[in-house]
Amino acid sequence: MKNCLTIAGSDCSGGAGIQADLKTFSALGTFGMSVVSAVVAENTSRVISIQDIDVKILEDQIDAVFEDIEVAAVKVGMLPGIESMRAVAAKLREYRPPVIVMDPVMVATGGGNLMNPEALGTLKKELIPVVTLLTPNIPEVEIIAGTGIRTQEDMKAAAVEIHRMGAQNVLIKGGHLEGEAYDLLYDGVNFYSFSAERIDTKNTHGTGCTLSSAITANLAKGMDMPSAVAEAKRYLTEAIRHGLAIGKGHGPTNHFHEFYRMN
Ligand SMILES: Nc1ncnc2c1ncn2[C@@H]1O[C@H](COP(=O)(O)OP(=O)(O)OP(=O)(O)O)[C@@H](O)[C@H]1O
Ligand SMILES: Cc1ncc(COP(=O)(O)O)c(N)n1
Repeated sequence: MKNCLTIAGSDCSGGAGIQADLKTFSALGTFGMSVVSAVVAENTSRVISIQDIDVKILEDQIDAVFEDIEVAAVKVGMLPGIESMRAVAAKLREYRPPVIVMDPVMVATGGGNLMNPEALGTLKKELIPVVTLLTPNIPEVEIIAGTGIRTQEDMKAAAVEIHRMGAQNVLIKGGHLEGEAYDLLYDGVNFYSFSAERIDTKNTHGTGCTLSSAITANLAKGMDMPSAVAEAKRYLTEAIRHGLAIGKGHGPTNHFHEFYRMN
């Protein structure tokens, strides 16, 4: 079995963050480990408060995993600010895991800032150059690339721009656009399109986390990038289709239903 590590925030309501990542890692047959970057008091409707994890224990958690266990792939999710970004970037440069997938989490589905906007420069300078794959949504692309995104052509131009910043691969998620759920992958040479039907639901809490951790697990298992993304999107679409109407706001994706037991 391959070992996957998530470095991300804790969502006590279980739909996003490390909780979504660990459920996805397990459902896809990998061994999941988690380094907590922040504790978020949140639910399907709102973010109440955030406590950043002290940098020393953030670094110690990463050391504890890497000094003992072989890590096939790392997923990086919420990093709340400059200090945590610098620490994680330095540890990733030190341990050089074979795969690093980063979801540059900025705002929760239910609203609420999860990243200090002042950390944008650090994200661009220290983290984007070390990642195997960056998976921004449309608002995140607009902030990182500094351009408005309305069309698939805009997505292409922004993907090229983010690749230039140092990400080996870029997957722009089109969930925030209208029409079918269209995502675009750029590997520096080719563009790959991934389309799925848009499911009419408000239960989309954790979709970005689920997709990026599914890609991480698939890469850990040895798939090439386009296959890892295609399979992860299949997984995610079913997890949204069977999403759980839990809570008063955006319910979570569902990792355990008949589809997975049969696949
Ligand atoms: N209603 C939907 N039906 C099917 N797929 C969807 C739907 N909404 C989003 N997706 C897909 O889910 C993935 C995440 O997309 P999105 O652009 O919403 O990212 P995100 O904003 O990071 O997610 P999150 O909702 O977790 O913040 C993409 O593959 C997107 O195409
Ligand atoms: C700890 C944590 N990490 C990430 C997200 C983003 O997920 P979503 O945008 O689906 O709410 C979240 N809400 N909480």
